[in-house]
Amino acid sequence: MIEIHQLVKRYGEKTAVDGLDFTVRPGVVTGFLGPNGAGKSTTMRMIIGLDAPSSGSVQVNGRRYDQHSAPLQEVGALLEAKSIHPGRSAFNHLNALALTHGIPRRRVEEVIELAGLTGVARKRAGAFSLGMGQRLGIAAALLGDPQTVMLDEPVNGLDPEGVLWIRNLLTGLAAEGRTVFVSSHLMSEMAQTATDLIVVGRGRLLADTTVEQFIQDAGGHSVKVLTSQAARLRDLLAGPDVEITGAPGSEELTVSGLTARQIGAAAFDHGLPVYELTTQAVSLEEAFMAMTEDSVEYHGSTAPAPVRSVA
Ligand SMILES: Nc1ncnc2c1ncn2[C@@H]1O[C@H](COP(=O)(O)OP(=O)(O)OP(=O)(O)O)[C@@H](O)[C@H]1O
Repeated sequence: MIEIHQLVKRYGEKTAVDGLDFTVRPGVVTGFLGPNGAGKSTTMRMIIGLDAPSSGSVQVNGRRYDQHSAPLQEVGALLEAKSIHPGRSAFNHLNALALTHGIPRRRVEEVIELAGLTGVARKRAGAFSLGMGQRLGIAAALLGDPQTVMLDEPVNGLDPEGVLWIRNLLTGLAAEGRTVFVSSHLMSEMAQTATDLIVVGRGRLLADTTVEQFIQDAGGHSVKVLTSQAARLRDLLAGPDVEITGAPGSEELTVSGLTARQIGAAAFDHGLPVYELTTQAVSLEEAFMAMTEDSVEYHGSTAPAPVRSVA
């Protein structure tokens, strides 16, 4: 559990974190989202005592980080790429950390395997790719078997297999009852991994919500349906909370208020052919951008994100 109360961090004139108040609960993955410069890394640094708050408080598992007698066993963190001695192997790096924190060597072997580093554990970390370095950082974060895991942009530099690995790792850690707090710029990535969301902009809390609620607030899911019997299907699906759009004579309908499964079952029951059923998350990325629009420090020219299909 991470508890943040009225947290403020000022660097001279700059207020990087401006009165944040939120709790990260155990048992689920919580995404920490916000545009560049929103204050995510600063908040994470304060959680593990790398930066002192100007005011307010941060507690991890009921205490300030520096009040824990074995902090590595309480919270494991991956902040920006760790400085690792380039000549040292992954094994030696982790083993040195373990030795200084009273962690058994057996656990070093375990995290090496968990992070998929077995084949390269004796190689120089200096020769690691960005993705391998990320895996090593995550192995180090998990070394103390911590109750709380906090990762800053963990998918940076990972290939699709690595991204999937992170997703499964995080949801697995949460399923074990741990607190999992993960920052990202990417709403679409978080939507697939996180249950809860904390959204910040210019150091302020913009939303403390669930992914599901965020999707609902953005207009909910809709389902694209292709059928040669569009008029009949439209009549069949009509209901008080159901909205159906589609050009007259077109085979394509967009349905909100029903799931793809409900639509497929209704069509099947009445013998109507369906050639496509695709659930569409309503511009999650756009909803996120709209919410954080006034909070973006560094604007570029951007085209709107396309509607994303979800399985
Ligand atoms: N040591 C520092 N000295 C001065 N300003 C800082 C310092 N660290 C962060 N800042 C400023 O505080 C603000 C928040 O930065 P922070 O790195 O926490 O944001 P972020 O949300 O993690 O951004 P990103 O997604 O780009 O990593 C930024 O405007 C940044 O320039």
